[in-house]
Amino acid sequence: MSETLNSIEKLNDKSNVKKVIGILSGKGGVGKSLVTSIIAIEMQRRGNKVAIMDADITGPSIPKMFGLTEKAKGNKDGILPVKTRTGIDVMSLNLLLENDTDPVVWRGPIIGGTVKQFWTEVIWEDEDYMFIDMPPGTGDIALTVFQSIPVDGIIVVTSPQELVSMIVTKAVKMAKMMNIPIIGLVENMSYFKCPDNGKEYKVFGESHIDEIAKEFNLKVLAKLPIDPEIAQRCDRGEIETIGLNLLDSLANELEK
Ligand SMILES: Nc1ncnc2c1ncn2[C@@H]1O[C@H](COP(=O)(O)OP(=O)(O)OP(=O)(O)O)[C@@H](O)[C@H]1O
Repeated sequence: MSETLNSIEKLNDKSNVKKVIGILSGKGGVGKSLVTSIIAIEMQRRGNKVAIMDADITGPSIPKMFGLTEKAKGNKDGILPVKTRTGIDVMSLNLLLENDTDPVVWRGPIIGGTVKQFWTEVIWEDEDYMFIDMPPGTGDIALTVFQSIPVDGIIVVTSPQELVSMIVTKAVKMAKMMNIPIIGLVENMSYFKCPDNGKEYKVFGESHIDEIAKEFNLKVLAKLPIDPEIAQRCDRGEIETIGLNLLDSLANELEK
């Protein structure tokens, strides 16, 4: 464990970040970036100064969801994050690449190094909360992030079609190894509410999230529906116009 603590990187001299929350998932495409964005928006609406670090280096989707087209600039002290329409500070590889459709064909250590640089070289000014959109999975790169950045808590995003039990077990083990608490679980794409009859359909089958949460003594902090409106807003870069209160209980938990 001492090795873990020793490798924590130093934040840029001009930065000040009060709380760092990592958003983790078992695999790609379950909505980790969506949950990162919604919780960041919610905390910003509650009057906090909020940052998002997009550590999903090979599949960065945060800039697109927020409709960010401007590239990040730097000054003598470091790299400046790009501000979203509502003032959330964002850093993502796509804000640095000349052409954001270029694939990132980097090996693990380089990716890990880039995430470290997002911590040490970006100027994160007076952030109450930083949300880190983690690389998918509980492998090498996620481990690097946890070893080099002082993460205060983890949110695990799952979807009903995953092997939730295995993913949560892995996340719990990783969190224990790193001595970081799991704040809770969020299940995305839990159900679809039919606009015609108001009925809820479990498109991906029955969820087991409640049993698993109980087994590990964790909280299920939200179950998000499949909502074409959400997908559209993500695609149009208008995530900040999303309806209120989707992740209210998670936001309450963070403010405790
Ligand atoms: N609840 C939902 N309803 C409708 N669309 C959704 C929902 N959750 C996610 N999506 C859509 O699915 C896509 C993938 O979501 P997202 O990028 O958040 O996943 P991810 O887990 O971060 O994936 P990756 O790890 O590949 O970046 C997005 O385009 C988003 O619009």
